[in-house]
Amino acid sequence: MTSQQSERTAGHSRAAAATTLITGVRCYGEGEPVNLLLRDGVIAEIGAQVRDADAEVLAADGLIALPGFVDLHTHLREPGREDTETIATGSAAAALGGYTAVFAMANTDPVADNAVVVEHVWRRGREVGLVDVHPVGAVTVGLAGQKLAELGTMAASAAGVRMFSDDGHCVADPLVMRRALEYSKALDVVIAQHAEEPRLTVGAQAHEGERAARLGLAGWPAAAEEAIVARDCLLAQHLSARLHVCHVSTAGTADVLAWAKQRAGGAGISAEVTPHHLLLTDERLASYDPVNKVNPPLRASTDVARLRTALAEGVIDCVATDHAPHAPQDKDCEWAAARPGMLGLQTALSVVVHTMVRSGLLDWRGVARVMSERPAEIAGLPDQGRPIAVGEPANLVLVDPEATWTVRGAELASIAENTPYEGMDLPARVVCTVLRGRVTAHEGRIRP
Ligand SMILES: NC(=O)N[C@@H](CC(=O)O)C(=O)O
Ligand SMILES: [Zn+2]
Ligand SMILES: [Zn+2]
Repeated sequence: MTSQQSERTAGHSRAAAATTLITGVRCYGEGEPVNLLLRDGVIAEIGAQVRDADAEVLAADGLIALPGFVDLHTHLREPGREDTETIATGSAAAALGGYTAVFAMANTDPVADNAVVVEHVWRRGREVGLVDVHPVGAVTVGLAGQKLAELGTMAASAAGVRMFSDDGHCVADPLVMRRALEYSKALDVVIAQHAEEPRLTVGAQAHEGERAARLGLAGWPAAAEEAIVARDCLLAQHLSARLHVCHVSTAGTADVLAWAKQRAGGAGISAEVTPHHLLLTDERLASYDPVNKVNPPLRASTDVARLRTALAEGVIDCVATDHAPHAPQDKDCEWAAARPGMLGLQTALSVVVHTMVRSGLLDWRGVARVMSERPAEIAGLPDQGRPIAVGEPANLVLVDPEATWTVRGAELASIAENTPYEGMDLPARVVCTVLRGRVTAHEGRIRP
């Protein structure tokens, strides 16, 4: 680790709580309950008999301990749309959702396409101190897709940008994408692509299929995603560069990824799926409620089924929320005028449990893999997604696997309330989140 990296990862403005003793917890939902002693930001001792008279005790009987979640795809809206989310409110939502690190997308206003903006986001994240906020840098200036942004300057800045994306827009020009991949290789960073061939989605409003046709909504064909993913996999492999595919939404994309990964022996290519694409389908569109409008759009039930198995099999590496807060005036309007996107940070675990654990596709080890370990590896975070073991950083989430809760947008920490799960009963609840030994969220409340 370079000295700059260690300053970034360990030098947070808030000191870790002295000592915390978590009692009666089952790590990864396996084996007998144990106590975890957290001291100086690391896991100091693990065992059934571990005690410490001076420690703050967190009774965790019946709970499962997992490594803190890492979200590769979050929209925090600061700077520019602080009426919908700020770094402070988004960090609170992240901590309450079990996250210890989030990647904040670059489509802010101003765009995070330079060192000044990414350093602002990074500093503000540290000041808030609830979750590690890693700014994503834009690939192109102003997300316009024409001229490469100064990736090197952002990577070398205090923010130490590791991931670049024009998310919200596709880097559609193949030559611009090629150059970005070449630079990313030299800088050892990853390009995350929002795969959408813009010429195929002009005016698109919903998944192209029978339902959109019946509702009279212009279609967003699966091929618009799949064609870009195929192109970018070929480019990345040709250049031996790394590529991360954002919000995979179709069965065909899973097929392309399986092919590309098998071809490259698994190297270089990674992909994420959102909780909403694992659960919701375009049947939701019948209501014309724009809360269901998202990019890429909700797809068919056959896509949902394939995305679940692709995640279980590792064809899709991880879950990322694409948490996208929007103001009421941008959502409570006619479908065509509404902005795409939905909240995700505080519901992600429950949707993953509902779709993947309750269906038998993943066990709790698998949840740790897709929500913490793989995203940390993809982004190159040395201190996140680590095993729950002595000497490791105390970045943890404690989950109640038996709980059920009812989602209420107004009760979520985000300023915006655009959750598609309003009124739904979801399984499993985040009880406690720990960042470097310090409790950041407990029993649904933030611990500032
Ligand atoms: N997912 C969305 O529908 N919206 C995102 C942009 C994006 O992720 O493409 C947003 O910024 O609102
Ligand atoms: Zn996107
Ligand atoms: Zn996004």
